[in-house]
This record gives sequence, C-alpha cells and structure tokens, in this order.
Amino acid sequence: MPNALPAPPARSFHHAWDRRAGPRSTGSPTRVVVPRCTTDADLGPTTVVGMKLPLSLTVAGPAARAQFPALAAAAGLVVLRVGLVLLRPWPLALAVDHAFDDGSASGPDPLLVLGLAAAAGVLLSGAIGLLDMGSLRAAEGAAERIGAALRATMFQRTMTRSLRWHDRMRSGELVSRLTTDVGRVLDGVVALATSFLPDAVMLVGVLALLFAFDPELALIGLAVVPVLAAFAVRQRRLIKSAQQDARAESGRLAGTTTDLLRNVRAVQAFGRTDRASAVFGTRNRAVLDVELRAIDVDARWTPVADIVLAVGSALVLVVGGRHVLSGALTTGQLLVVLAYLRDLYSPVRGLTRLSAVLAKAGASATRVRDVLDNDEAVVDRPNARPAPRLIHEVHFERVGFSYEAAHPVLEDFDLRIAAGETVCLLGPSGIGKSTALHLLLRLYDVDAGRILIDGVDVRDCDQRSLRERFAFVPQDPWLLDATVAENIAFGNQDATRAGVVAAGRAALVDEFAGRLPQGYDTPLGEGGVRLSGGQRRRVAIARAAVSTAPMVLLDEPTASLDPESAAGVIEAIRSTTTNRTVLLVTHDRALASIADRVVTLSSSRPPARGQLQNAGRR
Ligand SMILES: Nc1ncnc2c1ncn2[C@@H]1O[C@H](COP(=O)(O)OP(=O)(O)OP(=O)(O)O)[C@@H](O)[C@H]1O
Repeated sequence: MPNALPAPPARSFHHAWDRRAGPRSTGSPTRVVVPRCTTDADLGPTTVVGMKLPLSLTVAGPAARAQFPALAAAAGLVVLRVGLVLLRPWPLALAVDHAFDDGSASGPDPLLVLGLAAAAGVLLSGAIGLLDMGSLRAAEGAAERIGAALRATMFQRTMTRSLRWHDRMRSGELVSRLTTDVGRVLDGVVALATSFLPDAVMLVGVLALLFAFDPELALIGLAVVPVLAAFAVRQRRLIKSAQQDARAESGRLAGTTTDLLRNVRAVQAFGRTDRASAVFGTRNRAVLDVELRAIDVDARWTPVADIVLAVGSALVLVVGGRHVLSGALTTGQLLVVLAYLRDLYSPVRGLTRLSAVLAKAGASATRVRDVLDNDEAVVDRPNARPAPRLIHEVHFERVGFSYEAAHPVLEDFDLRIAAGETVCLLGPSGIGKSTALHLLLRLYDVDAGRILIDGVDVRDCDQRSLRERFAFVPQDPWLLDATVAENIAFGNQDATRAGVVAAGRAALVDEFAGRLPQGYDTPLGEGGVRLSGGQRRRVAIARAAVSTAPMVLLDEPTASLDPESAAGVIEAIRSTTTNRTVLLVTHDRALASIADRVVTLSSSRPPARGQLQNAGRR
C-alpha cells in the first residue's frame, strides 16, 4: 500500500501486548484482525473510467485496487470455466446421436463413442473443478487481504476519532462493524469477482448458441429472463432495507452484550443476573425478529424463480419435442438445448443472487463507511508545531467547555501553573476537574478561551508531541490485558526493562509484584482484573514514573482506597513527581497537602477565578 505508515518499532514490552491485542475481540473465527498501519489518504471514492463501483468495492478502496490482479485472475479462471461448461452437454449429445440414434452400419463403433463421451465428460468435469478451486482461492485470498487492510484502516480511524464520537458510539457496535460488516463487504467483493463477469459471459454465450441452434426455442427460453430480472430488482431493494435493519439491530445487541460483560461484577454483586439476561433477551429477540424478516424477504422469491424457470423449460421441452418429431432437431440436439437452457438460467439466477449478496454488502458497507468517513476528530492544524518543553507555565485562559451545548461544564476558567509547581484542584463532584485535565491533554478541544504551554496554544501543537509532555494517571487506571511490565512500559515506548523495574520500585509496585506468580511478567487480565484497586493505581503511577514527561496529571489517584493503601499511593506519587510540574485532582485532603497550591472550583460560575488557597509546600 503506497501510503502505509512504517510499522511501529518492535520493542519487547509493547510487542507482546500488540500481539495479544490483535485478534481478541473479533467475532468471526475465520476473519482475524491483522494490525497494519494505513493512512487516511488510503481511502477515497473508487471509480473506474468514470463508472461508479458498488459500495462494497468503493468502501474497500485502495485495498481492493491492490488486490485487483488477484480478483481479475479469479474472474479470468471463472470465465474459462464458462467455456468448459458450454462444452459439457456435447459428449452426451454425441453419444445419444451417434451411439444410439445413428442406425447406419458405417458409423463409428457405438461402444467407442460411449467410451469417448464418458472420458470427455469426466475430463471436462475435472477441469471445471480445478478452475473452481483456483478461482475460489484467488478470490477468497484477495478478499481476506482486503478485509485485513480495511479492518486496520477502520481500527486506526476509531483510534483517532474524537472522544465525543466515542462517547456516542458503543464499543460492541464498533466491534460488530469491524468484524461482521467487513465480512459482508468481503462477500460482496468475492461475489463480484467470481459471479458478475462469468455469469454475464455465460448468459451471452448460451443465448448465442441457442439462437444458432433453434431461434424459436431460444426465444421461448429467453422470455423468462425479463420476468426474473424484474423480480431481482424488486428483491434487491427489499433485501437491502431488511438487511440494514438487521445489521443495525445486531450492532445494538453487540453493544449491549459488551456493556453487560464489562459490568459482570456489578451485575453479580447487585444480584441482577436475571435483569441482565432479560435486557440481553430483549435485544436478542429483536435481532431474531429482524433476521427472520430478512431471511423471509431473501427466500420469498426462490419458489417464484423456480416456477418461472420450470415453466420456461417445460415450454421448450414441448416445442422442442415437436421439432424432434418433425425431424428438424435430433434428440441429442434437444438434450443440448435443454442443458443450455439450464445453463442459461444458472447465470440469470446467479446474477439475481449476486444482487442479493450486493444488497447485503451494501447495507454493511454503509455502516463501514460511517466509521471511515466520520471526520469528527481532534485534528492537528496545518502548521502544527511540536509542543514546548514546559519551561515557564501552563495557562488555562478563560476556558469554556461543554459536552452538550445546553450544559456548560467550564466557563471562563482561568488557572496558571508555574513549571515545577504542584497544583491541586479541589471541588465538588461533577464540577469539571477531570474535564480540565482532558482539555489540557486535548482529548477534547476547548469551546472558548485557550490553553497555553509556555505561551503556545495547545491547538497549535501536534498532538503526539503535546501528549508526550504529560504523564497521565486517570481516575480509572486503564490497565491493559498485558503483564505488569508491559503495562508500566505503556508510559514510555523507549522504556528499558531496568527503567520499568525502577519505575515499579518508585511507585511501590515492587511490594506486590514480588508476590505475583511471574513477578513483573504476570499477565493482569482484562482491565487489570487480577489486581486490587490500590495495586492498579500504583501500576498507573509507575507508568507516569517511567515516562519522561515534564508534567504529571493525576486524577483522584487515592479515590476509594483505605488509609493504608492511600498512604502508599501518596508516597509513590511523592517519589515519582519530584522536579516535575503536577496538576492533581482529588477530594483527599491528605493528598492535597502535598501540593504547593490548592485551587478550589465552586459551582458559581466562573469557577476557579480568585479562589486560590495556599497549601503547605511539600
Ligand atoms: N463524556 C461525557 N459526556 C457528557 N457529559 C460528561 C462527560 N464526561 C463528564 N460529563 C459531565 O461533565 C461534568 C463534569 O465532569 P467531570 O468528570 O469533569 O467532573 P469532576 O469534577 O472530575 O467530578 P468527580 O469529582 O466526580 O470526578 C459532569 O456533570 C459530568 O456529568
């Protein structure tokens, strides 16, 4: 891929985590997430010589273009197969006409004819089978590669989308789009490669042969095609709409399931397993209902198609039989016509099936497109510069922000933090303390005012360098399904093993890591489930310790800890924040006492101005 980013450098700790993180949450066992970096420029509208391609191919974008040779090879093999399929009725026709019908003594030995016809039949079938195998391999292989690239691009997009977007999008819904919807798009790509061209060639080929043989029979056979095509067009619309409903409902089920699984502890602790099952059951039934409706729409036309086809064949049999009786046609030729008729209907049916597959792929492609096209992101400005090293100060200058327009969280918020200072934000729950940290990290952009680092607006800094200026210890420690060491190393991608262990020692991780079965190499489970709350916080603080960022942001690091654990965490903070600028959010007076200055936010707006209280220096 021309715009592919270089893969991240393989570092021991991150590498192990990356490997585990890949396929964990994929739904389909056959479609595995292959993390590969692609850029935004990789995707764009796909047109070929001005012709608009189906959405399933368009959405697959440049990945589909890269696999075009393989897809073309698959299509070529299937066209070749069509040629052999057209030859297939002939051995039987020759056998019937020359081994059984031809009474002349001068004709070839009937047994020899039968033997040759049988051998030709076997050879043709064998060759058709081989071509099937080759085309399937080429098309499916190309589709899997397209799928891997598409998933990687989608994943990268979701990673860079603004948190406002993530706040609205449920993670289960995203997983469903990344797995099931991508799978359906791929089905569309495979069907296009292996069905459209060969079916069209077959249709034209069979029609030409039929007309050459017996124009009257050809016209009778052809009469059913417009009837079937009309049904197919109508079906396509109905299927697409039914599939859109089904995919939306499946996404909701995935969202609910992820939510319930993530909160299984709360569900059990509150004795709400029945309630959880009921919530799941409601969504599950909704999925069943829409899927059954979609199947019904899909299946409804099958008998109609069969009956129309059977009527066509019956008419040809009657009229063709009369032609045989009148001597205009041999029995073998009638058999060939009937076989061709079957072969004529097969591409017609194939094309209508393709239309159904494309309808499904189109419904899924819309959902994939929705993720890819969404440009709701915190973006770097065109002339974004590296963030300053923080030598002087951080300044929240009359900052205003709201998550929802009608409910401002911060208004006219003003705060200066000198380099090397430790400032503590106090204030009632929900006043916006954590929000202030998120704005400094530019997880969200301010609505009004500015945040300056050494006089430079954070919106003028490139995000990567900006975030390198901060070591963040969030309220929920955000541990990964990785080992203790890998989790600590997440704070600094250049961390060495010795650096990780030193950070662990400073953050008092040593105290419990020594008792874990594999020490620092013990996997912590999803979200760090194997650790206590205090232990999780210490790992998060060790992450800050291993980082070389000049400023540490701590969000309620002692919340819900017993006094002893809290004292341990405070000690860890003291030893890991020496000589760094610290912005600390807490309700804990003991922790607040380590700050140089305490700023109290109150609910009267503007919140922070002029409410500075001095606290003892550390
Ligand atoms: N992602 C979000 N979407 C919508 N509203 C949000 C979001 N995050 C926070 N809020 C709202 O913004 C307000 C400020 O939240 P914030 O987490 O900054 O408060 P806080 O002062 O840190 O509270 P606490 O001390 O309880 O952690 C709250 O009213 C909260 O409901």
